Amino acid sequence: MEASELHTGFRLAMVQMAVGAVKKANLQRATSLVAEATKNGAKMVILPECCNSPFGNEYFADYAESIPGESTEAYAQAAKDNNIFLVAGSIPERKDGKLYNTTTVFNPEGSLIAKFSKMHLFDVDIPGGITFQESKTISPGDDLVTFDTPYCKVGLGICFDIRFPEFSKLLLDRGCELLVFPSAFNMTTGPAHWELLTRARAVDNQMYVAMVSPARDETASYVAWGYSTLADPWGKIIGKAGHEEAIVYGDIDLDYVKKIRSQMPLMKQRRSDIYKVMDLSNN
Ligand SMILES: O=C(O)CCC(=O)C(=O)O
Repeated sequence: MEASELHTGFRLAMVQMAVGAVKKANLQRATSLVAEATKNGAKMVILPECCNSPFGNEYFADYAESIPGESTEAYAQAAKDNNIFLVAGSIPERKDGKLYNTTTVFNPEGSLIAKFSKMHLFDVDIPGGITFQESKTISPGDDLVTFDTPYCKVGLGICFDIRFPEFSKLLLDRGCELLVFPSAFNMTTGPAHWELLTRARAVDNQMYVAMVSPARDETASYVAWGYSTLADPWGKIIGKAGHEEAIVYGDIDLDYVKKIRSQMPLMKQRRSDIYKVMDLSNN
């Protein structure tokens, strides 16, 4: 990228959309909220985890698609029509006889520029809280994925991936200044950890971190927490939704990332003679 093409900031929009049981209606809703976000100046728009389908093992196979497919074609068109980068939440992806929880990214021309499948699956058993075993139906992805924009390099994760500090650290080491997590925490782990994890990953990697949830639907079998949140490299929350459908905006300032990293040069102060986070992946 030429230096003249680089920008030092841009407006990001987190679309906390209400997701229902009708795929076509979900796609239409996503498309119209992306258009609204763009009208308000967003250059990058992020949708939540599993936004073409309800969240649950009982739904994934029925709503699954290959890529390209109905959902990703709608997302590509929305990116192109609005001339924005679109991080298109996630969909259950069918590939080689397996299902993956996959996010796709489209550039302003509508081309698919990145695809990431959730690497850490949400398998938990919290008595009196939540029991979920995503690995019953979904297979984990194995690839770390980043994408380039005229603003900065962006790293992708999905929901539970945020709980693994090494994962985000590897994305930092690949040059990211913003991490984006289409997500869907729940009524047990949301109040306990959602904001804490968003701020923690922002502070320990000195970067912007966006966690984007569906709106809460008390009638759903999986009740999402909501509260889509954007934290800055100092760990301050600069955008936050409630639990209803909303679009939250945040201004990303890449000079601020540089400032924080130079005032407190954590990357240089690591004791790599004592410990290391090693990237063993092949990409
Ligand atoms: O980490 C959590 O508490 C929730 C994770 C989750 O819901 C998911 O990965 O889909």
